[in-house]
Amino acid sequence: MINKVYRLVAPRQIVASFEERTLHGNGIIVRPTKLSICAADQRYYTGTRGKDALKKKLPMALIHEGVGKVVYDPKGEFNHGDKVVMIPNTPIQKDEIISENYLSTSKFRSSGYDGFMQDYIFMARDRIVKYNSIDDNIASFIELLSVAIHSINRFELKSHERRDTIGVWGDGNVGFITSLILKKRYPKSNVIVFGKNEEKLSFFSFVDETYQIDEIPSKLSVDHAFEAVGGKSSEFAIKQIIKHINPEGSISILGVSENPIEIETRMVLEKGLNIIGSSRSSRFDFVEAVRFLEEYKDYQNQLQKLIYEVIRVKNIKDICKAFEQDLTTTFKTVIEWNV
Ligand SMILES: NC(=O)C1=CN([C@@H]2O[C@H](COP(=O)(O)OP(=O)(O)OC[C@H]3O[C@@H](n4cnc5c(N)ncnc54)[C@H](OP(=O)(O)O)[C@@H]3O)[C@@H](O)[C@H]2O)C=CC1
Ligand SMILES: O=C(CO)[C@H](O)[C@H](O)COP(=O)(O)O
Ligand SMILES: [Zn+2]
Repeated sequence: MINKVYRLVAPRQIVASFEERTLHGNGIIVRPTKLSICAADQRYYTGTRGKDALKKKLPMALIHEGVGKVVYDPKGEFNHGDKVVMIPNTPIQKDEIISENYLSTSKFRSSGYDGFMQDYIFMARDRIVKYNSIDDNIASFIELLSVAIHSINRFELKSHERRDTIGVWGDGNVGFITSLILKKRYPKSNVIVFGKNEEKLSFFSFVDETYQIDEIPSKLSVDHAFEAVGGKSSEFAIKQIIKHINPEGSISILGVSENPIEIETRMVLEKGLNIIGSSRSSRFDFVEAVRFLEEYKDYQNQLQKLIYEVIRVKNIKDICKAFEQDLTTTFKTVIEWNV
């Protein structure tokens, strides 16, 4: 069949291409319905990802957060119209120890490989997860939940067990979702969020405390910390974490920085800290994210707060409008994919 793919060819320039596609093996065809814009997509759209990366990765269709409906399953395991979350990572090999999202051979959509801005997505059978009782707008950014779940699972495996106080630096989407899941996973822990903006911090009603980063009491300490800031600002956040973390604590880093940032290794050594990097997620994390949302409906009420706008997109002009609108908010923009 002929598929239409909407690719970014240069910053702020999207072009539609027609491609002949055939379904191979046990693949499945999905029609995207709701997509969500990630900070990483914006770095490509605006060109801040850097010239070398753009040269290497463009042209490509953006978006790696999204849901859709099954339109064709040759095996008949899925029904026409089944609602599914699409997994952007496509592993090529299996490894007994290394998770699929850390294998260098894996292909990640909207990072060098076409993302979900297409008429139809041709996916391997294990790259979709069915859902029923989740609001579609919220489901559109389940990938972000899977990322937070993945980092918390790694934290659980690699950190010591004193988790009386856990700090989360970053009052944006990733900070919100990470602290929400942390609070559910460790209800007895004191979860504290550190951010820059009082208004954004007021959204975090489910955590125990919030602080603006220039008003942190000097004696305040945390057993472990999550960094969910990204960019150059993550340097300042990590510096502050190192200052306030107790010896032998773990720092889970989630924020993506385009350029290398400085970390005060002397204090990392002196305090015996554990730094855990976490990137993307695996099918296992998506399944867990769907299960969590279907089980705990109160999660959905909280996540609703993150949606700034739902924008109906019918053509390339609308796509650009959605990306431009999204730049005006740190919260989530959901695209209703009607092209
Ligand atoms: N590891 C992974 O797999 C993933 C990583 N990410 C990355 O995570 C990062 C965060 O994403 P997202 O939440 O969507 O982005 P946001 O911009 O929504 O969140 C970052 C927040 O941190 C605040 N902030 C800035 N400086 C500090 C500081 N020193 N201490 C505490 N908070 C600070 C910002 O405030 P203000 O806006 O006022 O500056 C903003 O509210 C990005 O780099 C993104 O690319 C995203 C998805 C997956
Ligand atoms: O958003 C993400 C995952 O959800 C990551 O930030 C993204 O994968 C980073 O990719 P890139 O190297 O293309 O910036
Ligand atoms: Zn992302």
